[in-house]
Amino acid sequence: MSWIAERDWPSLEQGLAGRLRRDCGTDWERFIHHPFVRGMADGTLPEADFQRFLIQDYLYLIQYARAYALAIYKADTMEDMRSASGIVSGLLDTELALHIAYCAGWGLCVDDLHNQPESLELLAYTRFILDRGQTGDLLDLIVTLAPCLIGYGEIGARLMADPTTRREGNPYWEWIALYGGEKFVGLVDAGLRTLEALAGRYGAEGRYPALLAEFRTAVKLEAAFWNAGRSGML
Ligand SMILES: Cc1ncc(CN)c(N)n1
Repeated sequence: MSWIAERDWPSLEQGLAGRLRRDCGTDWERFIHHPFVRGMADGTLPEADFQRFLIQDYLYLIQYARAYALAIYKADTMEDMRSASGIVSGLLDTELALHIAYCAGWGLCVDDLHNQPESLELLAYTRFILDRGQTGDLLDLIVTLAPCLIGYGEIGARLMADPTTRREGNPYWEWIALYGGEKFVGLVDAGLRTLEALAGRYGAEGRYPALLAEFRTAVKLEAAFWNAGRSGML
């Protein structure tokens, strides 16, 4: 039986997040079911592609953490501050630890990672998020940050549930286990609750087209980020 959000993770389908995800249609599908993801699931992704992706992703997450820190600054309730702060901690202590561990296996230390040039895809994506965060309000920022959080949560959940995902001897299993694991699912659920609360307080209904445009741009930039990791073999 294939994974469906409605049954397997209903909160992904509900509220503002569910509406944005649905309205993105094929853009969302292209992000979630990208060939890069399939290559990790069956372990056939060339290691050089994964390495290229993961180094850029380390640098991406540093900028992403800065953007979530901006959400703490912009928040007007303690609850919203705590929610954003929980995600910043998850990024710094859990997600980036995975990147550091993989890179250590390739003989790269943290300083080596910081000395890598940022790809154009990384620059476009992170500076877009930071721009929306600086020029928009908290809801604009959280909506623009959402595809990253929700999308990888959905990818992880799908891969964990898929019987064709290779577990034994798959070099990408640690990556899959992190994004499909309880801790990350908890972060996504917390992010969804915050998004829903902000949607009410910041009047999402009356400004939905602009929010969808922000969300869709971030979703397209996610797919571009996968593309940048590929060597053309997939
Ligand atoms: C590009 C990207 N998007 C999302 C995630 C999941 N935080 C990530 N690590 N990298």
